[in-house]
Amino acid sequence: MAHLLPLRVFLSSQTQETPSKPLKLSKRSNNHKTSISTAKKGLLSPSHKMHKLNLEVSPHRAVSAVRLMRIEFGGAFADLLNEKGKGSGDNEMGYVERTLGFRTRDLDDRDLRLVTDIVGGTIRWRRYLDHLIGSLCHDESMFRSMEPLLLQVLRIGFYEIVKLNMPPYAVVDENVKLAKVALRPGAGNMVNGILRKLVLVKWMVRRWTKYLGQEEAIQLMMWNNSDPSFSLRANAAKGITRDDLVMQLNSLKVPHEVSLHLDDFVRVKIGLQNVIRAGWLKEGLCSVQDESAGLVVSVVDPQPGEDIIDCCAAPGGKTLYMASRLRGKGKVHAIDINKGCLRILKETAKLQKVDGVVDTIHADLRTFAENSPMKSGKVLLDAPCSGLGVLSKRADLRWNRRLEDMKQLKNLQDELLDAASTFVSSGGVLIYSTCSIDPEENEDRVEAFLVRHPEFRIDPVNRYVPSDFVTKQGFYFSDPVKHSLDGAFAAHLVRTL
Ligand SMILES: C[S@@+](CC[C@H](N)C(=O)[O-])C[C@H]1O[C@@H](n2cnc3c(N)ncnc32)[C@H](O)[C@@H]1O
Repeated sequence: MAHLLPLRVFLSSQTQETPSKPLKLSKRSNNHKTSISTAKKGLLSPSHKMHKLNLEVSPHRAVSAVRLMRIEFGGAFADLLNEKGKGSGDNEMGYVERTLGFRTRDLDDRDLRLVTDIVGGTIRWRRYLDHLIGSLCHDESMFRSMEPLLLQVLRIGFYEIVKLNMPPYAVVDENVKLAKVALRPGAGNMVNGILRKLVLVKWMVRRWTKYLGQEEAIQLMMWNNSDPSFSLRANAAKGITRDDLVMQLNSLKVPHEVSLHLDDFVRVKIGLQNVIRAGWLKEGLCSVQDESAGLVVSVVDPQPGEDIIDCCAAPGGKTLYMASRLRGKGKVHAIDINKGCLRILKETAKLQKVDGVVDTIHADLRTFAENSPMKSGKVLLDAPCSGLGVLSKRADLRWNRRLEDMKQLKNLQDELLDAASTFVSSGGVLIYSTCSIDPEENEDRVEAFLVRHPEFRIDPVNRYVPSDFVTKQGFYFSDPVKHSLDGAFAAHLVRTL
C-alpha cells in the first residue's frame, strides 16, 4: 500500500546529509514560512534560525508522521521508538524539515510522551488501523494508491480517535492542517472526509473491538465492506420448489449455490438483476430473503394448523415465510405500527398466495397487548433493532446509527418483549429475534426479560437449526464472519405457567 516515493528523503535523513529539497511544494512552504522572530517565546534554539517555522501544525503530529515514515522506509525502528528527545531535538526537527519542508516549535515533555505513544501504538495497531482506513475509503484502489505520508497522517488521526479517545473534531482539524501544509490542500480534504466518517462510526468500531477482539472486529469490518450476497426463497405456496428455482437460475446463467441450511433457499452472489428482470419476484414465485432470517423462521418452526402471532411483522419477510410453511392451514396474525409497510405486507401476501393464512393488525404492540385477549402457543417478536448485523447490505445504517439510539432501542425492546409475552399461552413459546450482532440487544435483553418474567425459561434451539448456529446459552446466532450470512439472533423462550 505505501510506496517508495519518500525513500530519497528518508535515506538523506538517515545519513544526515545536507538537507535535500523537501517533499513539498514551494507554494505551500511559503505560505507557512515564519521568521525566527516568531520564536521569541524561547521555544527555539539558535540553530533553528532562518528555518521555515510553522506554529500552526501540532509538533507531536508532525514529528510522529516523520518518525513513522523513517521507521517504515528507513528501517530506523528501535532507535526511533526509544528516542526521547534528549539531545535529539535538533536532529528531530532536521528530519521534520527535510521531510515536510518546515519546522515546528520544539517538543515539550507532553509532546514527547504523545509522540512515543502515537508512534508505538500506531505501529502495534497498524493492521487494524489500515483496515479501518480502508473500510472508510471510497474503494480499495483509493487506499492502495494512497501516498505514504498521507497514510501516516490518517493512521495518526485514527489512532488518536479510536485508541487515545482524544476529542474527535480537534483531531480532525489538526490532522487536516498537517496534511494541507505537508502535502497540499486536496490531501487535507481527503483527511477531513475520511476522519469525519470515522467520527460517525467510532462507537461501532470500539464496540466490536470490545466484544469480538481486534482480529474478529477486523474481519467483521471486511465482511461489512464486501459485496453482499443475496438469497432467494422459492415460494412453495405458488408451487415453486427449489429445483424449479435452480433451473430458472441456470437458464438465466446466474451463478448460485443451494443453501446448506434451508430447503427452499438458493444463494446468489452476482446476477440478481437478471432474476429481477425475469419477473420472478414481481410474480411472487420467489422472494429475496437472507438465510439468517430464514433460520429465525426455523426457530419458530411453523406447523400447518398453528396460530402464530407475529408482533413486529412489517414489511413481512418472516410473516410470509411462516405463512408458506403453514401449507394453507392456520394463521399468522401480523401486527405492526407502520401502516404503509403493513399494506405492502398484505399486497405481497396476495401476490405470494398466502393471504388466506395472514391477517394484519395495525397497532402499537404495547397498547394493543394491554387490551387484547389474544393468546397463542407461538409468538414471534422480531424486534426493531440497530441492524448492526446487516451492514453489508445496509451501508446507510453505518452513517445514520448513533450510540444514543442504542439506549432507546433497548428500552423499546424491553417494552415490546413485555407486551409480546402477554400473548403467550401456558406452555407456549415466545421467540425473540433481531438482526443485530450486539449482545446488548440480544443476550442482555433476554437476561433482563427473564429477571422480570421468571415464568419463562430458555429452551435451547438445537432442534431447530444446525448446531453450528447454536450458542453456549442455547440461542440461535448467525455470525457474519463465521457463517458468511447476515448477523441475526433468536431466543426460544417457553412459558412454564
Ligand atoms: C425488524 S422490523 C421487523 C421485520 C419483519 N419481521 C420482517 O421479517 O420483515 C421491526 C418492525 O417493528 C415495528 N415496530 C416498531 N415499534 C413498534 C410498536 N411499538 N408496535 C408494533 N410494531 C412496532 C416497525 O414498524 C418494524 O416494521
